[in-house]
Amino acid sequence: MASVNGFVRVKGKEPLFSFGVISDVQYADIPDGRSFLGVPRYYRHSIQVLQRAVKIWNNHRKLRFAINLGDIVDGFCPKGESLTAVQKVVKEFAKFDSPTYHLIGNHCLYNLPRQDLLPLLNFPTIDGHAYYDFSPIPEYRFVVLDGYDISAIGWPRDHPKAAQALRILQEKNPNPDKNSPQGLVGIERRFLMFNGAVGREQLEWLDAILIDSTKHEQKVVVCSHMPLDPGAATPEALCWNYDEVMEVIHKYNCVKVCIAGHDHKGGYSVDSHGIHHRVLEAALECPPGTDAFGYVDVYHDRISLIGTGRMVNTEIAFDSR
Ligand SMILES: Nc1ccn([C@@H]2O[C@H](COP(=O)(O)O)[C@@H](O)[C@H]2O)c(=O)n1
Ligand SMILES: O=P(O)(O)OC[C@H](O)CO
Repeated sequence: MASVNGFVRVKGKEPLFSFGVISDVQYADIPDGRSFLGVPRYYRHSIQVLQRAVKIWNNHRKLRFAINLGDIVDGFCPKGESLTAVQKVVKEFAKFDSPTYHLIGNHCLYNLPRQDLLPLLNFPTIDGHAYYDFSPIPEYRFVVLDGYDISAIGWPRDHPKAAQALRILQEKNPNPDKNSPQGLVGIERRFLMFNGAVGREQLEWLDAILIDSTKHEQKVVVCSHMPLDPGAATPEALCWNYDEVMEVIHKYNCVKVCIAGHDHKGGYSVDSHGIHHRVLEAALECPPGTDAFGYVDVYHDRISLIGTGRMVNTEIAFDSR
């Protein structure tokens, strides 16, 4: 038996592959601050968390890739410094010996428009789409969703998707400040400007990917900046149409785990269809000297998140069919 961070790895049961995870770095060269709810945020320290993550990922030697769940720079980054800040964080990811798959978050889009951001993060997409899939081994497929597909941020003001997002906010949130959930009840509190939705075309793409994954008997891990299950996150952090996304996912048996960021405290749930939802703890909210990142060991019938610092270890077992 070998023990890693208190987890016991049965001898001879090597993972099929492993990958690194980090979320919500939200770096900015500005003094420490707080979230709207008063939670401390360490904007300069967060890049040090990323640096330590990359060092540990490289020392591990067997990580095939890393996934960044979004929000690499913070919206408070001074105007005019956004590009430099994004480049600085990208440079740290580039020190990782394997590729990083990125997701975009609301804070990325406060800083740069999509057309500038996506090439900097090497998105394998065209036409401003930030959703894609990849398959590190035939048995597994990763689906990266773009929850800011329908969003009031990131698209040019006159873009039809921005207009659609504003119509949704107008209908669902009566507050003059569309980032305020005041008066909204329960999961309706998700209709905030800092969230967004997965568009119709992307839902159809997801459906097609899951049909293909089912045909090829692949297990699927879905990655999304915004959480997709109310059991794993605060209502204010949920994707506007998480229910429509889950309706597609629940049609099939292939999705085993959904991983997200955005809700900085982290979370975990198993939904009504047995799908596991793990929301990752944010790098931004680590007091100096502390960390929040990890790596995931993937097996035929489970995945094991081994966290460093505030990122909680999570053992996720599922039906391997
Ligand atoms: N419960 C909340 C949370 C947020 N807001 C508004 O959103 C803005 C961003 O929130 P952060 O937590 O990232 O600071 C914040 O400035 C508020 O305008 C809110 O109204 N109620
Ligand atoms: O990442 P932020 O600053 O937009 O915060 C999002 C909230 O944590 C969602 O509840």
